[in-house]
Amino acid sequence: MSDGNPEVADETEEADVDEASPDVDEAAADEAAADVDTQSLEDTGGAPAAEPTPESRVVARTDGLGVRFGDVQVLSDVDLAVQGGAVTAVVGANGSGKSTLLRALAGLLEPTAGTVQVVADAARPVGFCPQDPRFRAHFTVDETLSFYASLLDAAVDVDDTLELVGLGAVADRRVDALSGGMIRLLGIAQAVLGDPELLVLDEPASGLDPSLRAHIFETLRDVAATGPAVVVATHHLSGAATADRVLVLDDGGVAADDTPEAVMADAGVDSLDAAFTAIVGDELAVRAGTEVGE
Ligand SMILES: Nc1ncnc2c1ncn2[C@@H]1O[C@H](COP(=O)(O)OP(=O)(O)OP(=O)(O)O)[C@@H](O)[C@H]1O
Repeated sequence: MSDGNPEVADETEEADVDEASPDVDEAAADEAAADVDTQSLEDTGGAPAAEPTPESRVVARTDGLGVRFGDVQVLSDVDLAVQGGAVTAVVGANGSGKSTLLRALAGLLEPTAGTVQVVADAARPVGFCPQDPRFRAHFTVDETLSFYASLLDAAVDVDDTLELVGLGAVADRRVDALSGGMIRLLGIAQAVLGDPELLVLDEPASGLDPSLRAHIFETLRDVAATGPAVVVATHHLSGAATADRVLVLDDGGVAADDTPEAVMADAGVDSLDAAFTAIVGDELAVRAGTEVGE
């Protein structure tokens, strides 16, 4: 639990303005909506399109996605098709570009190359939970979520959402009295509000105890089963192993993109931990991107 240190509370409030303020989240949804290509994402190249099943519905796609910060190339030529009704786990070493990819998918970051397309036929196209969610310190959990709900053009049951993430018992507690894990759960609750078509979560299980972590991955599977595409960056490979697909980022690109079973089989191992090491290596260093000329 937080120690109620006013400095912490102040920092939280200040950061709220810059980072996870409702404005930022709204911007994510708006930008993502603006990115929507009116073309079908099921482009078949002229052939008659088969009726998409929930499993085959592409909700987000990247084509030749590249992101460069100054002279550091972080992602290059990333081609992805993110399916509705499925959880896609994005894994990779520290600095491999997971957050960068997620922010580009959510419309929070303009790619320096390629395109991102997201379908937008839901009241809320994109829900995003940042790696370090922050909220106004003096709001209660219920007030925080109700505030986000009031920004949505959709009927939302705040109590149901709090129960979904396991925060029902602390609905009346102030944000500055929440533990780190509870704040993360509040971030997840904020992201799932309004049933977004694309749900993007950056390390939602980080800092949670094993049972809550398992609950979060289970909840994400339940949410995906109702239709949306769920994309989750994580370092918890046991959680990633429960996803429908695992995307391994390495060297600025996609090193593997398949079912967990296929990723393990291709690597000739029987755990996702071992597959990760086989694909990414066990170098004890962060990935710093590739230096390129300006
Ligand atoms: N705004 C920025 N300006 C410059 N470099 C950036 C910026 N954002 C990210 N980077 C760099 O991009 C690379 C990828 O960062 P990113 O946060 O996407 O990695 P990650 O895989 O999410 O890492 P982690 O697992 O440690 O959270 C890193 O080398 C990081 O330093």
